[in-house]
Amino acid sequence: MNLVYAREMQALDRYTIEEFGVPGLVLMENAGRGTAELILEYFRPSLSQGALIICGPGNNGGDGFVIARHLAQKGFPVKVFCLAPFEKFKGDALVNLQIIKKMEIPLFLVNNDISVLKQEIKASGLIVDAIFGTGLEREVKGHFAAAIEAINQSEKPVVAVDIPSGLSADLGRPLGIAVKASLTATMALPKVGQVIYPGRHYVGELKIVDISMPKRVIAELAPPRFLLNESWAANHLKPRGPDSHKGTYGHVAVLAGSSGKTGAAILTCLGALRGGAGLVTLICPKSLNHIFETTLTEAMTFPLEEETDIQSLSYQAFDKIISFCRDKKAVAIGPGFGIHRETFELVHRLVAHLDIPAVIDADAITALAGEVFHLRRAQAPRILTPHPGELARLLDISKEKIQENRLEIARLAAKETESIVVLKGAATVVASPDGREAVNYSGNPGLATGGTGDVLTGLITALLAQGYEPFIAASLGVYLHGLSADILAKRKGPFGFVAKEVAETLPNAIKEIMVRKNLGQF
Ligand SMILES: NC(=O)C1=CN([C@@H]2O[C@H](COP(=O)(O)OP(=O)(O)OC[C@H]3O[C@@H](n4cnc5c(N)ncnc54)[C@H](O)[C@@H]3O)[C@@H](O)[C@H]2O)[C@@H](O)CC1
Ligand SMILES: [K+]
Repeated sequence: MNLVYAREMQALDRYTIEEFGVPGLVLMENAGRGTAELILEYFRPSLSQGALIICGPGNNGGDGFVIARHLAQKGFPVKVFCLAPFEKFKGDALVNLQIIKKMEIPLFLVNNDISVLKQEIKASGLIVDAIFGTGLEREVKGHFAAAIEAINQSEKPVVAVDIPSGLSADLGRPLGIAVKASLTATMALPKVGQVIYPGRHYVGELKIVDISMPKRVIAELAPPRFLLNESWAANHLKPRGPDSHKGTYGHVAVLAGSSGKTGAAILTCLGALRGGAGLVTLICPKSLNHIFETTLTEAMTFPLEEETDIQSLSYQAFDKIISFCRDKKAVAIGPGFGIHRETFELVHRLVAHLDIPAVIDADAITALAGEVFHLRRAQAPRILTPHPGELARLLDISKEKIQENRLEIARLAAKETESIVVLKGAATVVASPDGREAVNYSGNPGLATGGTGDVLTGLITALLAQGYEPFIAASLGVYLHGLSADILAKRKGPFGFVAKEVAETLPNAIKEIMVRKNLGQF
């Protein structure tokens, strides 16, 4: 599903109206009716106590009038509060305002004094927030801010129309103050600000309303930016042919592990195995081989004696690695690989010369700090999987700046490194130098534990080895990894599960998506 900024959504609406001839009133009708249906589906018991619909001066308010009409039509008690004088309404919103006036739906005007509104909020069973949508353009102040504060203090179910009012659809943060919704009914496509943090805290459950925007409009005009959710995954995860064999699913090479960090190598291999790689071989320092031989059952090892004094591989192993990787499908480089000058040198050479797709993580990203030109010389696709600290070191920018603009920075980093960048953290972002980008919707804070990143690296490498195109491999890996953690959070508890379990639960995540795919439920 495409993910849009406010101006992109406005362009899609305009195109639908002007080029396809779908009247704006029809879109507004579908928006309002669709939202009313969601309200009935999720909050029917609250409706008997009355719905309070709070409308702002634009088309978001117009959607609110349509919702009021449909709920009233079904016999539920409805009151509409307008935060703008009636003369301010125009176009489709005005048409719908006039209809509800004729229907004699109770309609009140709120000026600066919000005391009546506050009482009504207390008495109502449910609040519909139709104050601002994608037209929000400056900080929310005065009686608008006071109304939002009263909504947030009400502890009533709140349904946001299109986007919680006050939340920037682009930045994902409140412009001053924003409604905290229980459910957001968004029109046609999700907006960036709803799926990144802190925006996601305000949205509650996110539901998409089909406003009858033609599929062709979205296909032709929506940017290649995607929300990684269940339906996206079901669209991309490929079933296996019954006549396939392990050769079909590729041989993964893993370059990971050094003294004190053997676990990182093991978890990367587990991620690759649980992610469906046909075969996995860990290329490791010879002195650590016995550890890997005893711990890894399904993965093979390829021990090399060219190692440093911290038991990490040295650049002298370069030729052997290149020749070993000749018939491999994809390689993971970096988890626990070691912070040693000679290991860094090895990373530089491998990044440039390995002619198979590579996932570059952890110490290998550190090795490239200030030296991203090695990536630009790469002979095959590269996927970087930094957390914000690693990306900060790689590009020499502050972690705070990255966290404030995760999508923009990932986009810049992809261009700068000519690599796919997976910026990890809450709502992981994937950006490709070809302009595609994605935001993940799976995962939870239980993932914030050592080793889960290593599992992700192995998983993405396995997907590459199975023939997924690199951007899809990175995005699908990120989604399945998060889903595995979501399954664990439900099964075991919100945190305390460990990286190994995230790997072990990947088949359940795959199953969940396959079941949906087979049922065609997306
Ligand atoms: N044809 C369309 O464009 C459709 C629009 N729809 C709805 O319309 C919304 C967008 O409508 P609009 O573009 O009219 O925008 P909004 O309804 O989001 O708000 C714009 C109005 O709010 C005022 N405003 C903006 N920020 C303010 C602030 N901080 N303080 C006070 N006033 C402020 C503006 O001056 C303008 O009057 C969508 O979010 C969606 O709910 C849907 O009905 C579907 C079709
Ligand atoms: K709203």
